[in-house]
Amino acid sequence: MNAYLASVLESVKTKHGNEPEFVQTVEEVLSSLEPVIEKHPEYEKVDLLGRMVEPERMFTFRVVWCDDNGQWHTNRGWRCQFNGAIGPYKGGLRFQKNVYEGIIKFLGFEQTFKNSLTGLPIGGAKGGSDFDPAGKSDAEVMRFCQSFMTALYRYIGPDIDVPAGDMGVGGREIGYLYGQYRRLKGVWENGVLTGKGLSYGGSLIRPEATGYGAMYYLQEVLKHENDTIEGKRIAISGYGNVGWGIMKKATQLGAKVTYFAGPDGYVHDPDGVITDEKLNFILEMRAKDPMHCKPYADKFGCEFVAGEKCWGVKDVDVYMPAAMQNDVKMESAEKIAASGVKYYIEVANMPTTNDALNYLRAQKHIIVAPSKAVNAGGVGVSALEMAQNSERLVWTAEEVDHQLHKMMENIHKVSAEAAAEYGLGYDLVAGANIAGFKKVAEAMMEQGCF
Ligand SMILES: NC(=O)C1=CN([C@@H]2O[C@H](COP(=O)(O)OP(=O)(O)OC[C@H]3O[C@@H](n4cnc5c(N)ncnc54)[C@H](OP(=O)(O)O)[C@@H]3O)[C@@H](O)[C@H]2O)C=CC1
Ligand SMILES: O=C(O)CCC(=O)C(=O)O
Repeated sequence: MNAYLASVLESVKTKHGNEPEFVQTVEEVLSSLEPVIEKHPEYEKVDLLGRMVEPERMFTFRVVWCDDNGQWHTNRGWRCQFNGAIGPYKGGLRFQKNVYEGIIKFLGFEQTFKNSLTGLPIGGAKGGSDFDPAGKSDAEVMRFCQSFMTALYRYIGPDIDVPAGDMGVGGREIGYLYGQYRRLKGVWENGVLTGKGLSYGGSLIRPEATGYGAMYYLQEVLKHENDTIEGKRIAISGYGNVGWGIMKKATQLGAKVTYFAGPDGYVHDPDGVITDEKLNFILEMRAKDPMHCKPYADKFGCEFVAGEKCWGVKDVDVYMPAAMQNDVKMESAEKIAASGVKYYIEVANMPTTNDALNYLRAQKHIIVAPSKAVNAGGVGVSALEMAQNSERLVWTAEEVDHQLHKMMENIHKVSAEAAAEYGLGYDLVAGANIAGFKKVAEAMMEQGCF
């Protein structure tokens, strides 16, 4: 690593020693940028990288809410407006017990490059809370969301910062958050949030977009390898919003998800999760009994392996981790490599530890695709939702899906081209980092130093 990159990384490690996920993502991105920094010595003079690893703004707030028994609780909320050089801050909200500043910061940093890859004018942000939605009633979730938005509404807006969903935040939460925003502001500004319900400005295909986009990206990789999607068997982790989209699109394209893993173990369904009955059962199962996927195996008579992940199973063609960060560590990466599978397509944000990712990238028989490119269809369609809200029109599902498809083709293309430009072959990880970085870097350079 060149001296400037090394000094930026060292400084991040010193300042953020207690935020390992943030250090991890910075290290992963910077490790791809050496040839770009060598080509642009002017970046060091204005400390472009030092500025890029520092959020423009990040704030913490108190969120107080009352449970159904009249007991009051105090949670913490965060919003990290990481980089607004190419558009209004944009990124999801995560409600999960283990959320803390380091998680929000890592996600905001990733979001900056991902949003740039979409080709649309959106800056990077992320937010969330350590509130645990599991087991909460609707009324409790509503009161929590209202309190969260009361603390946040002054600092967001359709041209300022546009939150959306992420883990633990879906259509229900976005509805409660928007209701409170409207109540407090007294204006119809539905472009302030995306992932909304269709009755008040949501976009068709947004719920499916991340999973559909991931499958479109996979198709591009397969095309590059003169391979096809038909008949491919896929192993995923996570069967939430993103996993659901993957399962649906895989079926439409003639592939099938035959393994899926959850917090309690993994399910093997050799027939694939291909029917509406199975997909609907998963939705019901999550709503009733989060953290468990065993009920699926009981209902459909398939194998369930408790306490294990499906990384390393041999009878699949593609692995797609789609649950959470650092799901695939070195031990799993070794099993994946030994399984002989060719395609490792990251979908969740940073699902692979850096050592495991580098190990997989070094395997000649494996193609690794990075999450910030693969999952960018979600935020991409969020940006299309913003466009529809601005023009007060509703696009058809076909139109949105068509644009999503084109976007994913382009993300794959610019990533592959960026890697080739710097003599890195078909390195989609480095290519996505470089392509995402270039646009943000150019915008920051042209806007002066601050
Ligand atoms: N939603 C979106 O549009 C986008 C999401 N992403 C990323 O994709 C990933 C998944 O997000 P999303 O589907 O929205 O989230 P959801 O909350 O809808 O689903 C998360 C899934 O992961 C499972 N899970 C939770 N903890 C574990 C664990 N310890 N081991 C295995 N599985 C676990 C959950 O199981 P259970 O239901 O049983 O709790 C659930 O099936 C995240 O990394 C997110 O940041 C990225 C881009 C956009
Ligand atoms: O749709 C959005 O704005 C954000 C999606 C998201 O959180 C992500 O891409 O990780």
